[in-house]
Amino acid sequence: MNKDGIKAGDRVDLSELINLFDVEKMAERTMSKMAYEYVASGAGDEWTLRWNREALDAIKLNPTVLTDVSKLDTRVTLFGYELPYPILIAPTAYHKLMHPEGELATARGAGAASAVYVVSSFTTTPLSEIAEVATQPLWFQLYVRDDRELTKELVQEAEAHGCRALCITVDTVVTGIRNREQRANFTLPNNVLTPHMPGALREQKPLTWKDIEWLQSFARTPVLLKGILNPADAEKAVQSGVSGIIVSNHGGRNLDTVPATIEALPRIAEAIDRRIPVLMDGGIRRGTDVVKAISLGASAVLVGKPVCFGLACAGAEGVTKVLEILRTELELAMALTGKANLASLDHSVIWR
Ligand SMILES: Cc1cc2nc3c(=O)[nH]c(=O)nc-3n(C[C@H](O)[C@H](O)[C@H](O)COP(=O)(O)O)c2cc1C
Ligand SMILES: CC(C)CC(=O)C(=O)O
Repeated sequence: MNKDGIKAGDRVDLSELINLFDVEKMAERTMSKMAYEYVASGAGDEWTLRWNREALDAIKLNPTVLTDVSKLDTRVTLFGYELPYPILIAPTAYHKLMHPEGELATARGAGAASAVYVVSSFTTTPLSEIAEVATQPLWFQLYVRDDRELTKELVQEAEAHGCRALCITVDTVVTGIRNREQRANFTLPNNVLTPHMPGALREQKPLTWKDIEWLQSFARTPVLLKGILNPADAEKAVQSGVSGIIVSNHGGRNLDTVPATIEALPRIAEAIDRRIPVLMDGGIRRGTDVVKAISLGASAVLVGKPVCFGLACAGAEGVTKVLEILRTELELAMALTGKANLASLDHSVIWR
């Protein structure tokens, strides 16, 4: 129970949650200090964490009027599968820290909102159980373990449970310096286990392009690299044969002072030149943010912290609410921008 007398898992009045910032405020009241700090904080002095938002806010939109937007189409096809709208749940660890139902609630919430849920390697619920309740596609986020045989088994397990894509996180050879997390004495409670990653994340310093080759030699699902910021790495990713990349700075949680993802995105999109899909995450909180990301070259975006906060506020319903708010805002932003489908969102939508 926290200072407001609300405890994690208590239901909150969903009608109070008008936008994603409300969700965070409400979550702060329901979560333990330690859990909130774990989710909300960034690395170092949190420059990148702030820049993710500030850079999105600083971009102005250039609307077109008198176009027919009576039939909005937000569908996008990724790796042969059609999504009704281009917003996915980013992989985040430890959902039982946020809500007693943990990843099961996330999967149910994603299902109700027709969204893809990218399950973290650090799930606190076994994949088998998540797969049982999921009604929408799951993807799997992979942290490559020291033991490559166990890594291979984990990939195969994820595929056996129906995960349709594999996102290999490449920006976390070590985790960032997270001072707020340290100050809040972040430790995982004894009853919160990570069945697919026993023990903490060990350093992944030997992870190289050779491992990406190796992973692709047996992966049966599309492989994406999550955590690309450098256009030269984007080119190497294409050369390595992966199916997609996620432009990400890990939500500002790893290397502080790297640029906002929305700033890196256009350069990476230019380097990739539509050869493979480019996804993006980091600071997406408004429908207009999604419009900006798609206009600057993303095929779809992922949201991390807002989903954790929605989960903390109201379990599955909170997760659904976050996605529905963002989806509705995206539709309104497209209508007001004068663009009826995602294909028509391009650089002309950005005010120069
Ligand atoms: C609480 C939390 C846990 C995370 N855990 C993981 C993880 O296990 N694996 C991973 O690749 N990224 C992880 N991330 C990063 C997210 O996948 C994503 O890149 C980031 O949160 C996007 O930015 P946003 O939170 O501003 O939407 C985590 C982020 C948060 C906030
Ligand atoms: C267990 C952590 C390494 C999960 C993570 O990626 C994060 O907290 O950002």
